[in-house]
Parts: sequence; C-alpha cells; structure tokens
Amino acid sequence: MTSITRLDIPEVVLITPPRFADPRGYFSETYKKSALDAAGLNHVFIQDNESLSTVPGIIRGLHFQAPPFSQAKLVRVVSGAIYDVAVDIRKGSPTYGKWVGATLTAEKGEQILIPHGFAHAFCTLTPDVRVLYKVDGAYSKASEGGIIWNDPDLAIDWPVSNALVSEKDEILPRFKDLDSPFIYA
Ligand SMILES: Cc1cn([C@H]2C[C@H](O)[C@@H](COP(=O)(O)OP(=O)(O)O[C@H]3O[C@H](C)C(=O)[C@H](O)[C@H]3O)O2)c(=O)[nH]c1=O
Repeated sequence: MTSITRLDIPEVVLITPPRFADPRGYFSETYKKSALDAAGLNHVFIQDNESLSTVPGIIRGLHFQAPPFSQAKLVRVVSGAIYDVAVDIRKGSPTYGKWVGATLTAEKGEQILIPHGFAHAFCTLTPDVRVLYKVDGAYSKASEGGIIWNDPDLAIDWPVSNALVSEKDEILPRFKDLDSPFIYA
C-alpha cells in the first residue's frame, strides 16, 4: 500500500510507494496515477526531468514557474539523498511564507508532491545525487521565478550553511521583494 502523509503544510504530500523485495533486490511501482487520484492528488504529469548533482551541499532553487505555466512536481531520488523544501507563495494563504521540508533517499524511495503555488528547492546530502521529477506543466524559461535559498525571512533550516549554487540562483530576489503571481484559492 502506498504511504501518503500530508506535511505541516497539508497541500505538500510525502508519498512512499511499497517495495517488493526478494533475493534479487526489489520491485516498486514508483508512479501510479490511480493511487494519487484516490488520495485526491489529481495531476496529469506531462514531463519527466532528471538532474545530477555531484557533491553534497549543492542547493538547486528556490524556483517556480508563474501561471499559466505553473507546475506541480513529484520529486524522487534514485541515487543518494536530498533535503527537499517547499515554500508557500500563495497570496492570502494561511501558510504564506511558511516552508516544509523532507528528506528523500534512494534507499527508501520517498517522494514529495509540490503543488502549484509553491517555490521548490533541494539540498544534496550525499555525492552523486540523481533526482527525477514529474511536472504537470511544460518548461517555460520566460515564466521562471525564484527566491534566494538562504532568505532570512523564510529562515529555511538547511543542513548546510555555505551552499554551492548556480550563478543564476545566487542572484535570486529576497522573499520580501517577491510579487508572487499566485493567489490562494
Ligand atoms: C527546469 C528545466 C531546465 N532546463 C534547462 C535550462 C538550463 O539550461 C538547464 C539547467 O536549468 P536550471 O539551472 O534551472 O536547473 P535547476 O537549478 O536544477 O532547476 C530545477 O530544480 C529546481 C529544484 C526546481 O524545482 C525546478 O524544477 C528547476 O528549476 O536546464 C530545461 O531544458 N528544462 C527544464 O524543465
């Protein structure tokens, strides 16, 4: 049975599919639409993404795409481990500006579902981290937005203090300067 746990921001969900082990290893249905639909997590994913991060302490994000190109993401790790974070950026939300995090590992196969209206980032905890994630909206570079990973107002409890980030991510704006395109509905 797939384990589905709503985090402290209940729209963000931790999903752990079962693994069927035998002396050869294991088998797992890593994505099953009907299982997510049964939990009211109705998404039609249209694109699979993969990233490789070679060392611990890399932070990718905080990123989002603005409507009409916003994305929900179903994130999992197939090599190594990450600390994954979602930030509620929906104006009017009771959890606006709040964040939740979860550790995702290749060893246990945990997945996190990040809905529309959230900024997303992760920090690598091991070398050679491969992250796979499904999105329900196509990539739109022109619609990309972000928040600096170590924003003091968000105060995300990252497991690193001196992260390795891309040149693009180094200059992302502060949360206080974000005019979020998302409205809490
Ligand atoms: C996201 C994306 C990127 N790209 C190209 C654009 C760049 O030439 C290259 C690297 O992109 P970027 O530096 O934005 O990749 P990440 O820093 O891993 O960002 C991603 O990781 C964080 C955690 C997210 O939540 C987003 O899904 C996504 O922004 O891949 C594509 O061609 N298609 C895509 O869907």
